[in-house]
Amino acid sequence: MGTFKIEGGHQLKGSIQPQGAKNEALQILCAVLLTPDLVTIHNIPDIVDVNKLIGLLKKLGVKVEKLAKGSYTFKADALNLDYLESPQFKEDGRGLRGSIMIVGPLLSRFGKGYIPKPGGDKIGRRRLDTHFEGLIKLGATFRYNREEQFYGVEAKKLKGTYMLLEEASVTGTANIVMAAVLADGQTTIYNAACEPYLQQLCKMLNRMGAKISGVGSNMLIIDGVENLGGTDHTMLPDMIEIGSWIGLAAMTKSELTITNVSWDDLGLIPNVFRKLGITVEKRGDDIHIPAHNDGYEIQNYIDGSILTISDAPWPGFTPDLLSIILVVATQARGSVLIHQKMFESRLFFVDKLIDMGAKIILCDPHRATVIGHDFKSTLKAMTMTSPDIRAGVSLLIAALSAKGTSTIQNIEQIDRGYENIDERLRAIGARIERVE
Ligand SMILES: CC(=O)N[C@H]1[C@@H](OP(=O)(O)OP(=O)(O)OC[C@H]2O[C@@H](n3ccc(=O)[nH]c3=O)[C@H](O)[C@@H]2O)O[C@H](CO)[C@@H](O)[C@@H]1O
Ligand SMILES: C=C(OP(=O)(O)O)C(=O)O
Repeated sequence: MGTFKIEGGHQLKGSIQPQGAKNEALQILCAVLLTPDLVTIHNIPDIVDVNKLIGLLKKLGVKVEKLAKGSYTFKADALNLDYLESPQFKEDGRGLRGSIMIVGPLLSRFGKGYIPKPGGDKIGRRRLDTHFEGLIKLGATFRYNREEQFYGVEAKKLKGTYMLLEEASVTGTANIVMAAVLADGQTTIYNAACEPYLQQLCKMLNRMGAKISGVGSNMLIIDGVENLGGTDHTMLPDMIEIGSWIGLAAMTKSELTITNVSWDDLGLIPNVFRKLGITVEKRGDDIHIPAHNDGYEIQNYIDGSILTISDAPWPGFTPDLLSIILVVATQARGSVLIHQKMFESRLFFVDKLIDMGAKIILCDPHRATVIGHDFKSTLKAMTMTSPDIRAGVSLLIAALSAKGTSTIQNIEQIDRGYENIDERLRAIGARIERVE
């Protein structure tokens, strides 16, 4: 189990370039299965989940070549579909959440898609019903082996149809889109998720020859085509990393510039941090956070009532940043209610922040009230374990703001989604060591 040792209480300074987006990468990599032609992808983050997926694609027979750091070519012209029925696949597929998105492309191009219950963060129930209900609507037959938790769909040829998704599932929409692009006729997906990741996927598929309209909205209309060709694609910067660095800057009173953030794709993220009283300056395509030496003050609503920050499907505020918002609020001036609507086990990490001296009331599994210290009391250094990727980074931010030396165990969770985080943080002055 890897561990970070962190000496907190120091201001950081400098600029940091966000990595390519993890959750976009997982969709885009699965899309290479849709064509026998060459697909070139740039700005792929070097993180555990992405590398696991690339490893899985290789075992499926995809030819992968590294061109440079973050740039690879993929060619899925001779796949080894027997791998899908091997014990090894059952192990590999479980290793991450993103593997679920190989099902749609395999089903539409080869007539069958299998997957063991995928992994990812243990942050509450994470059902796959939306994925499979959509694929069944397109004409697939569905099997589920409860004992092995193994899912399978098969179809000779998918047929376009109208569907209204029960929920705007991100990976579910990606899976259904990748199935529908090669189906016969027209598919309409209403209540589709529309995150920038999905917009990027749809734009890439259109460059490959797909006919998708409504990109960026919650109604996608897809006219099926016979086949798709190769393309070049560049990943957006990771908006969750960008939000993490905004929080880090505020909480450590540091002046930081986050470079090339693709402002137009950040949605509500800058404004939600502003509601906590943090100055988020737009400088060209960079974000500049000045040192908050006098702290930051949470804004109330117009009527004076306490601010609530909650998650919602895009263009609402992403659930993946609520843990960061929560930790940053522990040093704000004022109080805020954090409402994590989507996941039921994502707030339990607050017990560690409470042990560090933060004033938080966990009202129920979905809601926590934070009463900020306004830096009048610093958090205490601690030994803690990272329960999931975003809680892990939140604890890391707390440790960097705390006085003394903290230890964070189980940092594999953080490495799952943040590239070389210790080295990049050291470059802006953080005192962090990987000790195992
Ligand atoms: C690999 C990947 O891309 N993972 C992301 C993806 O996961 P993933 O695609 O697995 O998440 P989903 O969008 O399917 O759903 C997330 C959770 O929100 C609930 N839900 C969803 C939509 C809705 O309208 N109402 C609702 O309650 C679902 O029941 C589920 O519990 O999207 C999540 C939601 O942004 C992010 O946290 C994950 O980081
Ligand atoms: C929940 C997350 O990831 P995953 O869906 O891969 O578990 C995340 O990126 O915050």
